[in-house]
Amino acid sequence: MEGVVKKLGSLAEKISEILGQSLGIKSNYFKERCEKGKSSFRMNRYPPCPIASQVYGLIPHTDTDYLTILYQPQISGLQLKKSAKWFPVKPNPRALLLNIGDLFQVVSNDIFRSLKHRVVASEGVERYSFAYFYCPSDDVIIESWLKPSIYKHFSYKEYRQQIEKDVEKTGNKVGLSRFFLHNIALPH
Ligand SMILES: O=C(O)CCC(=O)C(=O)O
Ligand SMILES: [Fe+2]
Repeated sequence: MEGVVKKLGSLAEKISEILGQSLGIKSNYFKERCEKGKSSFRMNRYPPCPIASQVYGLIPHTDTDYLTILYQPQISGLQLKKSAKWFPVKPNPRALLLNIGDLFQVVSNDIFRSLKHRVVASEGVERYSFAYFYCPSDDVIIESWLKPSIYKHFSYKEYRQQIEKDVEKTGNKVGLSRFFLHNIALPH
């Protein structure tokens, strides 16, 4: 397992570097920020649910990282939101899915977007998925590489603390719109 996690870390670093190159970001940008960072690997288990039509397996959210590598080999359930519609993402045992996270959205000044996604529950079958979240250290400043930036800068720790506060108060993550410089919320 340790080997797999290490490989996923290298893959996330490489992919970030390639995506970053397309924006003119220097090659070790992500490595410098994430090498001692808070990246994590999670196995998600969704047991069969008797009231599946009334609940989510996982509520709609964007990921709080640079990017996520997801493996969902067998059972459907994952959906992503595009132009206000939800689309199912077919499971595939031979594919890894790449999901842009909030932090990459800021670094790219919204060129790359963190899409909302969710998991619908199922009455009949158990579902597993595996996710690697590529994250910086707490004190890393998240800011746009491109200028003029549409976001204020903030540390990774600050961002997570704000999310925690918002979830506690409103039940909602709120997320990046908290950090818009001119309060212009772009459509997602
Ligand atoms: O189970 C899935 O397919 C998605 C999991 C996910 O979005 C997450 O863990 O953040
Ligand atoms: Fe997610």
